[in-house]
Amino acid sequence: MRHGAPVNLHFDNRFLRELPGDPETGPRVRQVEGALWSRVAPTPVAAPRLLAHSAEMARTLGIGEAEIHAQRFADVFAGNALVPGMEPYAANYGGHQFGHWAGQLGDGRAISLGEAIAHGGERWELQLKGAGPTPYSRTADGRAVLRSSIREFLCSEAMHHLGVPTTRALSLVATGEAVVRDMFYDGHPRPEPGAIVCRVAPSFLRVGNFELPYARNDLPLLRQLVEFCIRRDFTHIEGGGLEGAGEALYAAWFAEVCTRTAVMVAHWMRVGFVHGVMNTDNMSILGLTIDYGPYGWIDNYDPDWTPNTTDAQGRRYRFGWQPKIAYWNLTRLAHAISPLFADPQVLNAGLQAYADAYTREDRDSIARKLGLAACRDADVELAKELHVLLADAEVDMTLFFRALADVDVAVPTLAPVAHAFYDDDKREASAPAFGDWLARHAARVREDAVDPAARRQRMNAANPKYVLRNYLAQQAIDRAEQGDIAGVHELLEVMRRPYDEQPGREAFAQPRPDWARQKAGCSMLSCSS
Ligand SMILES: Nc1ncnc2c1ncn2[C@@H]1O[C@H](COP(=O)(O)OP(=O)(O)OP(=O)(O)O)[C@@H](O)[C@H]1O
Repeated sequence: MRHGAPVNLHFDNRFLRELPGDPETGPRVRQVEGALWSRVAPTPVAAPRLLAHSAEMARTLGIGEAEIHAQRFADVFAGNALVPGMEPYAANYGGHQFGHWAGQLGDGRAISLGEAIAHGGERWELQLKGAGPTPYSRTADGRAVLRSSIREFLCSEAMHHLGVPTTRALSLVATGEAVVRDMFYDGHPRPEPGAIVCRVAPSFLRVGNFELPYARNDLPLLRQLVEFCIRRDFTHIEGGGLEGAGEALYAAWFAEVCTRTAVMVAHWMRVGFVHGVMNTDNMSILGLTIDYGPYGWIDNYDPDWTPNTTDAQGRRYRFGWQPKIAYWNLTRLAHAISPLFADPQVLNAGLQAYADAYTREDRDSIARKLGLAACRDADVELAKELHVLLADAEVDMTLFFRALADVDVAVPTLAPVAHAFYDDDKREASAPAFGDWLARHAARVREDAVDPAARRQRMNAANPKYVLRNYLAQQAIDRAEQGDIAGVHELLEVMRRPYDEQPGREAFAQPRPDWARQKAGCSMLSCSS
């Protein structure tokens, strides 16, 4: 491994320094007891080439444009070289997958490079996804394909610009190597281009990190991890320090994890994002959206839709269930940390904080999306009625809400939202019901007597014009696989300002075309990783 200083970063690797790990472990070791991490070096790749980067994330980290375009940047963020201070490791965690305890999982293809300290003092962990095998890879290769990496890269940044709490993406680097996936859409393995995303977050701790020491009955380790997490990632609730604070502090921490999770999920519901694989190993302790695998965006409003083809039967991770699945995941966290409490019932307050925060955020969303000054109880019913109408008539969620701001509340008609219907017959059939709803909505808006321009601006700030529809990402992927990365750059550019009109870019704000209907979910074509 070559060392050098291509990028000006300063590291302070507290996770390694303050928590027990396995300094000697190499790749391909299955069970790692009593260790929360294992040192592992990224496996160098043949020909690293920078395909795309997030200018905002680079700026936040203090990395200059000239550094980004030097070959050393691609080398570092492909895992071929280290910056001084980087100490690569894979984290050990477990998780509940599809409702069942799956045992130890760990970072099978994610390798953390270290905790970078930005100029402002913020801590940003840098993590390569697809950088080769780790002790937690089991039989898999530790690699990622270009298409799944493009999806992760674009969606991380799109979500950030939509105002949804998320892990970020600094870079997308082609490896120059082929990766073979056996799950391909025609049933045959096929080599395809490999890539590595460098994702970034203040912490990559997940619910599953806490579940593993609990499952192994290692209570000292569990306590150590909780205290570490509070000390490093929740300094504002640490107050007078951990000394003697004990249970009250842990309970306050749990309640904040619950509240943050509620805020995250309420944003998902606001923008029509479906995570697709809300296993507890994919639930961030900071309430950040993490693991952009089989995610998807709602086109026609359908609360039962999931993009995850492997979840087609039970549809556990369907759009409309996300708030309750997040709650269930938090009950798993509560269960995992319960041995730290003399009376674990105190954790119910945290779960209640989830319910309260979700209700609060949801009501705020309703008010903003419908253009109301504040959400009254009757407005919640109005929103529910709209959701039923949208689902029954197969109406595009994003287009409808965006166009709702164009309805004249003095004389409401269906015309401004007509283009959001996928089916003409359904539009005709549901016109009276929509007419009735629009009339009641308009009457309610008039009660607020808010300046129309201000109302429109507020609605447009909650109802994005541009979201990363599955087919748009797929088109960019198809071009990239042919060697043309411009589609990724263009899509990233559009998604940087999702609430703006962006004249000339209307093509990115169209209903899903008919040809893309079959691929509206996460077909194996786009999502197997
Ligand atoms: N190609 C792979 N090689 C090694 N391990 C893998 C691979 N794909 C998935 N895994 C591991 O399988 C488990 C579940 O996978 P999942 O798809 O949820 O995660 P992921 O997308 O790889 O990573 P993350 O959750 O870090 O975003 C994790 O332990 C993950 O590291």
